[in-house]
Amino acid sequence: MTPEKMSDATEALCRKAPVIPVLIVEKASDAKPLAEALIAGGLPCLEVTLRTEAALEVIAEMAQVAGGHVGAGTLLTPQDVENAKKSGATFGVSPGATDRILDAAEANDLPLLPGAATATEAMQLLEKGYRIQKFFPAEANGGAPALKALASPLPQISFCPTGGVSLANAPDYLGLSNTLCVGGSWVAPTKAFEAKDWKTIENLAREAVTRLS
Ligand SMILES: O=C(O)C(=O)C[C@H](O)[C@H](O)COP(=O)(O)O
Repeated sequence: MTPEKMSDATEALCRKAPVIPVLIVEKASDAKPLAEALIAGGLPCLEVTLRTEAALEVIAEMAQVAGGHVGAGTLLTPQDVENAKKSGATFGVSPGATDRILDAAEANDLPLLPGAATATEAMQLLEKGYRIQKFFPAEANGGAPALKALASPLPQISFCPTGGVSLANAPDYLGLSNTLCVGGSWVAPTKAFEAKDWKTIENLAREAVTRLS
């Protein structure tokens, strides 16, 4: 799949809801109820970070839940890309972008949302055909004012800012011309997981949709 086609796919995903939940899931048994809660709350695109042993199994479980689009986050190696695709991920997210990751995503037909933190990184990705990118780490990198500053010279790139984004600061990003949606972990807090409090997670998702749409 070409980077241009990937960008069409990632743009469509980013336009489905204002937030892509970033998920760190330790237990595969939590996968289905968690995905069901987030989807019921109105957030269908889910990013499962490959930061736990269970992550690939979690992706496989979540991929079976109706109405969702499950992606793999924290893609760091070509093997991660291959594993994500095999587990049923339909998109990938990476904190940055290396040639090896980009090549692997193209070879595996996995639409990739690659990370950029500077104008140069964003331009390098644009040269390759990636017009939809993740702005990471968003808050530490200057937040909404920094992203706004990129819109003027680079209006053809749209972003999903992620990293330090919350319900409180998400509107600052979502009001920018170059932001499609935001990524964030706040909709699935560890405490709620531990208590298997899926209702709270569904409510956090619904609150995000209501306040940010
Ligand atoms: O590893 C990746 O591919 C990621 O997507 C990293 C995430 O962007 C951050 O972990 C989001 O973290 P919060 O600041 O808790 O919302």
